[in-house]
Amino acid sequence: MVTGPEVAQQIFNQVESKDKTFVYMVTPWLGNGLVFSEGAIWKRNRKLLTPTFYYQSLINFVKIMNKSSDRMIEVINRDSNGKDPIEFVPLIHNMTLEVILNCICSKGSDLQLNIDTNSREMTYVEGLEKIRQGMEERFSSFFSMFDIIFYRKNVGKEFARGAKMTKQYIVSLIQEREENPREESDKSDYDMLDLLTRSRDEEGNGLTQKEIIDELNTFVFAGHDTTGAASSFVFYHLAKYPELQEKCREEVLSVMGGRDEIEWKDIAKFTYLTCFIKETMRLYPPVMFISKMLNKPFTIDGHKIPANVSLDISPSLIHKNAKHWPDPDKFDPSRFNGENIEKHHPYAFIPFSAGSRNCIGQNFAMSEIKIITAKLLKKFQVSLQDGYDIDITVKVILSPSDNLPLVFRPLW
Ligand code: HEM
Repeated sequence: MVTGPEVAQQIFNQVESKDKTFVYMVTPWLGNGLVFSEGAIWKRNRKLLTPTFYYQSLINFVKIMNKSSDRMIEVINRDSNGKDPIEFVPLIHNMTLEVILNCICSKGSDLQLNIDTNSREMTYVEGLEKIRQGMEERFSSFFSMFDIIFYRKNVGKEFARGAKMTKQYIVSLIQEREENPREESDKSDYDMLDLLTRSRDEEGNGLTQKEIIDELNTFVFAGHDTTGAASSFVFYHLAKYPELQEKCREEVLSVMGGRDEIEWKDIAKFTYLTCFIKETMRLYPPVMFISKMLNKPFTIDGHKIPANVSLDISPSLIHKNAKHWPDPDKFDPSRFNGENIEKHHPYAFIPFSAGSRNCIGQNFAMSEIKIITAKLLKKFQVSLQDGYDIDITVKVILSPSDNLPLVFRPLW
């Protein structure tokens, strides 16, 4: 287990391969998508997918994030009486899933307010739920780790059905787009499907249909629970520290004035909010371990480690390493302000990993967390129930285990 940024830096800079011991479990769903692919395929596809997260694309995604945040506000207004707590985790989970599905294919799907249970999107959501249950089973029962046992169980059969359902949904989107292609003039509104179907490598070759399916499913896998978990911990801290919540709100009001819509140019101006989110991710990084596989012998501090050994880099232990983070349990957003940020070791804060295999969606995720936080802070005072203390669980990612009950009191 790697707990120091100095060693993590050496590994990130020299080891590209991942530990693929458990990858067979997700292959029926994610195939050879970016998170698990290796070598030349990974290199080519990473290059082809990178423009999906350039700011020109994010400008369009920011509009989608605004709309989904508005819908979440409506849900809170509908379901909360302003005094009793409501569970935050299911709300943010639906919101982040809605965002990523609408970024994949901008159809304006509504998974929060007026849910159309017969829509194709709901089939995708149903498939995703089967996959989630299957994965939970595999990580909680030793025998279910073996394919031969897992796929005989009902939960295993449903997992396979879920993987098929998510694929069919994306195939139907691709076919629909082929029949009704978008004009070049619509470029500013391109969604992920447009960007992936149009991307070309140096030889002029694009992604195959299977690659597009795997990559879009990978974006859903990597992009919504992680962002939902990070946002949940942000709201927990806002509720726990009312004075800091007020400081965030003041900044939001001064950046946005009377406007409700957050624009791309606003996002960089939320400087205190950014420090607040980063400090939250220091204490609660959604991804607990980053596993690397040594494909050749490696020397760390004079110690030789043979090839084919798996090394786990732990963001949560690095983030609490007292040598780099004095008083590490204290919540203090000023650690990330302009003058302090320079003092940190560059690998002491790694919620999005680091090196060539860092998170391709980190700007997307940070924009989404800032938008939902800023929009909710404009509308509500957030607080905890008396005596509440957070309880956390680690499944695939770190998240609050009790659905995080929060009180949302309307401000105006
Ligand atoms: C707060 C939210 C997020 C966190 C904490 C996070 C964290 C991470 C981490 C730690 C890795 C490295 C994993 C490993 O090496 O095993 C990673 C990779 C990745 N993430 Fe994220 N992520 C977030 C949001 C997103 C979003 C929104 C997307 C896409 C829409 C995304 C797509 C990916 C992809 C495709 C990779 C694989 C990159 C590669 O190997 O080239 N992530 N993420």
